Amino acid sequence: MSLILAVNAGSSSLKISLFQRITHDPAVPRLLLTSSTSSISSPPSKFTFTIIDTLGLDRYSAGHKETSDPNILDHESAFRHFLDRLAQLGAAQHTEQTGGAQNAESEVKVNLDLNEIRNICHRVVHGGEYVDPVIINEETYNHIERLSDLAPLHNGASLRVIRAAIEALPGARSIAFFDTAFHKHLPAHVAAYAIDQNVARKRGLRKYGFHGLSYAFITREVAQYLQKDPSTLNIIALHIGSGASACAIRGGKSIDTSMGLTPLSGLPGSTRAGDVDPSLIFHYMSLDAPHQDDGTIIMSRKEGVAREVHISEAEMILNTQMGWKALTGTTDFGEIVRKAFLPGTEEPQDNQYTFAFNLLLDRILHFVGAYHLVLRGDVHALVFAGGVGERSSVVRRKVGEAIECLGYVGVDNMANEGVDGVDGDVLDIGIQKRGQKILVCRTDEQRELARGCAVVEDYW
Ligand SMILES: Nc1ncnc2c1ncn2[C@@H]1O[C@H](COP(=O)(O)OP(=O)(O)O)[C@@H](O)[C@H]1O
Ligand SMILES: CC(=O)OP(=O)(O)O
Ligand SMILES: [Mg+2]
Repeated sequence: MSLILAVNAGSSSLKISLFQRITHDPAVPRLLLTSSTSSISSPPSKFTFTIIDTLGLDRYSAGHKETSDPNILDHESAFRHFLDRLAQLGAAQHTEQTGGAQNAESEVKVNLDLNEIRNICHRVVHGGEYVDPVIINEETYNHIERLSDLAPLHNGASLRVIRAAIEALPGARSIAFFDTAFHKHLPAHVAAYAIDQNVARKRGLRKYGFHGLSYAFITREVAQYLQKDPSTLNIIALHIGSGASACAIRGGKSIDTSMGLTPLSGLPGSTRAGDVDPSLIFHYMSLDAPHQDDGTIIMSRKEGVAREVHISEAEMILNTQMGWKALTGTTDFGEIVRKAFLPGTEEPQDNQYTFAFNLLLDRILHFVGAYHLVLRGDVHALVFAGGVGERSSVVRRKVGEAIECLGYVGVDNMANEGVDGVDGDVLDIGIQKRGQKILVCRTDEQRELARGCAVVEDYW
């Protein structure tokens, strides 16, 4: 059956997975291979290409993994690089099969021809008023483009990848799935800012929320893990990656989340400030007002503000020059954790890495605390996800220690340290296996896209 390409343009990465729909389980597409280009925004980027399922090839067994650093510069070049690798693999398969070398173990035949890709599903971060997936055409493309200013690190990059996909695979249908869709049930007073609501309505100025494909995946997987119907699941989910957010989920629906009109607010990210006093940016930028030789600012602060601040420049600075990068010089939170503590201990150092770590921890705890109240204490699990949430045992342990005052019994050190070595979509790292749980979910937005694609393919 047909192939589905699922494409996730994150702020620092491009993650792509290839799936096949199979006759006996069409609702759950089968993962064939996956690829990730990380650190796109802070080169050199790292490209990986991993074959998950047996593809009928002698030369490439399941699990075959490649890494290279081909000097990928942006999401579009990362996408083209992926397609080149896929085409090479298809060519190798063609040669081997015509040579009679087809792998007998392959239980479902896969024809890795790029022309077999019928649907290309793109994660698009900001959908505005769009809540259902849409096929890309001139109208929907323009709609997404108009929203680019509201997701400056994302929508533009997604559109460039979408264009490249249409060019390279003209026979495939491009479909956009929106991060914002999961938050469509936010109560009106939660989604509103305390501003004139006539202006708010006219200009669409409200909280939209993001990481929705991830939260949809987490909700389904955690519900299954806890043997609950998703419509009865109450969790607090933390998606902490280059962009970081928190979400209060009641009855399987988002009832509050930390990102807002844009993916800038809430938790700090690798290059994003997160919540700041909205006035801060004017004062931050007025430092750039002209100076005399002795350092005194020529203009008064007010004049400096009037002259210096442009929306696009302010947004660019808040989105690309703040966060961990501004605090430590690196966007790699793994490095921050390594340098924040004495090696092999939990002894904090007295440096900018410890400072950045403590700052993020503080902001996470603010949302975790608040969302317990939002859910009136009825929380089945606190769930860690995203690049940092899934990989940093120290972040999880520190949060785990802090929330003992809320009735959690803490993080099990063995389970927490052992996460990387254990398979599974959801892992329990709490000491107590009953009551409120502390979980890690290996979120997979591409799988969510593929699942969504199967649904719309049958519906449309
Ligand atoms: N071992 C680790 N410990 C802490 N953070 C990590 C580790 N490995 C990767 N990260 C962080 O995960 C982030 C990437 O997360 P991810 O969710 O993949 O990002 P994206 O927002 O691009 O989707 C990077 O900023 C990186 O610093
Ligand atoms: C919404 C968002 O910030 O996404 P990501 O973390 O993938 O950049
Ligand atoms: Mg991401």
